[in-house]
Amino acid sequence: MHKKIGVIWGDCASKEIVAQALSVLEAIEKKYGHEFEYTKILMGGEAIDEMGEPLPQSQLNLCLEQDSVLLGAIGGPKWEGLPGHLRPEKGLLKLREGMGLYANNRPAKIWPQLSEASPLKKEIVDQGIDFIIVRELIGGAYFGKHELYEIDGEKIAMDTMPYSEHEIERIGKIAFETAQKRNKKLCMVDKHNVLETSRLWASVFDRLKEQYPDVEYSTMFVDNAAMQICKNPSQFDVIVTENLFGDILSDEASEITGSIGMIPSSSLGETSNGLYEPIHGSAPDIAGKDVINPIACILSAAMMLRYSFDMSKEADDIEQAVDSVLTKGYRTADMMSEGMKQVGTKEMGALIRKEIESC
Ligand SMILES: NC(=O)C1=CN([C@@H]2O[C@H](COP(=O)(O)OP(=O)(O)OC[C@H]3O[C@@H](n4cnc5c(N)ncnc54)[C@H](O)[C@@H]3O)[C@@H](O)[C@H]2O)C=CC1
Ligand SMILES: CC(C)CC(=O)C(=O)O
Ligand SMILES: [Mg+2]
Repeated sequence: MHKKIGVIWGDCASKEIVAQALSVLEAIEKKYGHEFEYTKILMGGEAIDEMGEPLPQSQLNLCLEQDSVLLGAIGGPKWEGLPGHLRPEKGLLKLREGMGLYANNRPAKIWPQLSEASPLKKEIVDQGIDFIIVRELIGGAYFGKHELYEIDGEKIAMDTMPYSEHEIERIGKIAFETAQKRNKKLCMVDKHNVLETSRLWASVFDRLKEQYPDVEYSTMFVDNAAMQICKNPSQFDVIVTENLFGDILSDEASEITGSIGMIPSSSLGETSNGLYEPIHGSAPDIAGKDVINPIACILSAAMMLRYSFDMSKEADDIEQAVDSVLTKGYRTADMMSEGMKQVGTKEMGALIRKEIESC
């Protein structure tokens, strides 16, 4: 099969993980006789440096022409201090919006081999951690108005958090359908005791739930959810929430599975052209040291094969290769525990590739 893949190499430590994901995809290409055609796309700090803005229209157009897009992560200290509309992160937001990617799927699943790396107590981990955060991705505070003004010599900042009924309904449908394919439990996380947007979310979900009687539906306040994810993560199957809450809760959920460096994500809209990226950022503190964990990026590539290209056997191969490498005791520094063998980014990528080639 021939597929066009846009590749955003990203900033800081990102290039190190994208290189490993592409190496793994190359092994899949060879094994199955596929042809992946790669197009380099500039976004984030790299685009600011080379083209003067975080996502030039030409680069967004290139993304729209692909069958899917693979991203590492963008941003870093070099671009701190730029005005909001010129920051690297603005490029990512523009990309998600421009591709219409409203549904971000962030799995929080612990690999049994990594139970020692979780910061949670063994008895909590042993109850199981396997849930998905369905995060609304192109609405809310990240897409509201951002203003800084002065009154009587004092600076005042304001960010608005708009949501319309149709934006809530479309992500709600995805969440209920995701729950139907899993253990049929959906928890909508909001702050409806305070926020008007949350009250709208709650009323739309109250209507929607009637269409999904087979799904056990509940709601939870976001502050409680943050606590419950640490205290009793096994209670969750699917969590659905708005953009900002989902961003925060998914970092928390990733860490209890052993490392943020293990969690991939898919972002989809109405077409099969999606964006696949690890949930973490560009890890500037460890850039250039060959220590960043490439697995979240490699597993994001696997999600791309599964969800955008319908290549489930190929995706299974990658996930099984990761499983074997973890079972053999190899760990990057972020998920090290006693008795395991520490390897760098390149070696981890090479080990996963070798497993694919040999199975
Ligand atoms: N999707 C994206 O492109 C995202 C970009 N960012 C940007 O990334 C930059 C850095 O942000 P931070 O808040 O430091 O978040 P971060 O996720 O880059 O790093 C947080 C901590 O986790 C560690 N870490 C992250 N991924 C890792 C991996 N794969 N292996 C091992 N350790 C890993 C880092 O070394 C750091 O100590 C900022 O400019 C931020 O805006 C942040 C989140 C998402
Ligand atoms: C960098 C932000 C735009 C988003 C973010 O932190 C995320 O999507 O995880
Ligand atoms: Mg984030």
